[in-house]
Amino acid sequence: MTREQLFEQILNKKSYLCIGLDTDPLKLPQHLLDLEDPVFEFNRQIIEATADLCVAYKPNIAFYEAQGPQGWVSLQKTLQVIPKDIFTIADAKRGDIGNTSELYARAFFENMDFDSVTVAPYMGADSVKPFLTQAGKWVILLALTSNAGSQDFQMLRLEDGNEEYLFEQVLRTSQEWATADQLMFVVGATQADYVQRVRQVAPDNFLLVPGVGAQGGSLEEISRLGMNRQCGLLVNSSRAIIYASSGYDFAERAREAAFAVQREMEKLLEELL
Ligand SMILES: O=c1ccn([C@@H]2O[C@H](COP(=O)(O)O)[C@@H](O)[C@H]2O)c(=O)[nH]1
Repeated sequence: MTREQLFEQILNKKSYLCIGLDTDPLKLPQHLLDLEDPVFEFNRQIIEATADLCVAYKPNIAFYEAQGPQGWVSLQKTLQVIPKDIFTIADAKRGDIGNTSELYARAFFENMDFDSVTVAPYMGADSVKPFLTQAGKWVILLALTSNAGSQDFQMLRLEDGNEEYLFEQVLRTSQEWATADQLMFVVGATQADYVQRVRQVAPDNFLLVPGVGAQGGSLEEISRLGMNRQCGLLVNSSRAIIYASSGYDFAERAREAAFAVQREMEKLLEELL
């Protein structure tokens, strides 16, 4: 999917919501547990109930890997029921020496046909570039993550004369590897204080923003500080949407939770674009 197509989706749906499919078998509604593939059935109903309200789905791969071979089957089946015009993100946080990264890229882009994969920048250029070889496929590089541990490395000051944070160096250097047509960055909603700094270095790139909902980040704040001319934001919410109810009405309640976010996004788009 191109940047223009993504922006078109955002305008059509008046939404920049990404729904995280962090589907934990231990949290599934009781009535699904006797089915052949409860994880898939849960995802299928969530997708059916929310597809008109979001522009992206982000399965976090850990939740599927943890289930062994059946988890990969559930993931593959889930991908098949996501409408083709919706952007898909494999939240896998991969990155390794070049030939290994090549195989990760094949797994997520060719085998599973995801539109994008999250990649850790720590191993540098040769670990990221193998994910950038296919047109229409995206790298979403971890820049400033939503968790407390982001302080440990990402917020270190570099002694380079500019006193930049390490995350700013990640944003700057990685833009030598790919344009904003193929490269997004993860920036946590809990990092609103630094979003203006992110936008100074990366004005055009889309940002994948986890951390609203369960982690307490503010959609309004991150949108005011981070939106660019093409919106430039995919704001993710996982638990607050998919686990809005654990009963028979789980899909209906997930839709209500997604609708509330979409309505807020619609207002913000009207005001800020
Ligand atoms: O900095 C990051 C990077 C990734 N995540 C992932 O996003 C979702 C957030 O889930 P919520 O339930 O909405 O909190 C989850 O898959 C994380 O692994 C992140 O939170 N922060």
